[in-house]
Amino acid sequence: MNATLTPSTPPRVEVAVAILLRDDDREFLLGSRPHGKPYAGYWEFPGGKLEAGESVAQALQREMHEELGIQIDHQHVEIWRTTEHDYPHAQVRLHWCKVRLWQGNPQPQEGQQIAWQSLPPTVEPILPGAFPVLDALQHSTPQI
Ligand SMILES: Nc1nc2c([nH]c(=O)n2[C@H]2C[C@H](O)[C@@H](COP(=O)(O)OP(=O)(O)OP(=O)(O)O)O2)c(=O)[nH]1
Repeated sequence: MNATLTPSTPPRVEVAVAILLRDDDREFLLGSRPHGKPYAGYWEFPGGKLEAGESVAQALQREMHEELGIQIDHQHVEIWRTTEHDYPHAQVRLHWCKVRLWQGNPQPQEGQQIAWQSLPPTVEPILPGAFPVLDALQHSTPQI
């Protein structure tokens, strides 16, 4: 078979994503995607791909330490919902986790920008895979 004529299916990836909440859930943290990644410069919730053998909570704890330098206790990871989004580079399944308590002050560890946001977010552009959860947050937090 000629590989150049065969449409390739993008890989499916599992992603752990953190909705870090403060100020009675009125604010959440977004970060910009570092250079060199697909959609570099787009804003997203912090997180990343699960590594082999990792649970969602374990991946989240590792990513938060790598990206933001914070520590999260397992018991403070609230697995909230799962969404899917198909990009040209990957079919992603996003495992969204709410986190309200952590140790340390989030600081960019990978040259990214970070911003505490409320609804509607003012940073742009935002990664399309995050839109459904921004909508859901809008509807689940009447105080905003
Ligand atoms: N972190 C995060 N990823 C998101 C969001 N929305 C969304 O569609 N994604 C997608 C983009 C990517 O395809 C995937 C995350 O993978 P990634 O490449 O950023 O993960 P990673 O940090 O483990 O990257 P690497 O090890 O390959 O450098 O999930 C979001 O709000 N936050």
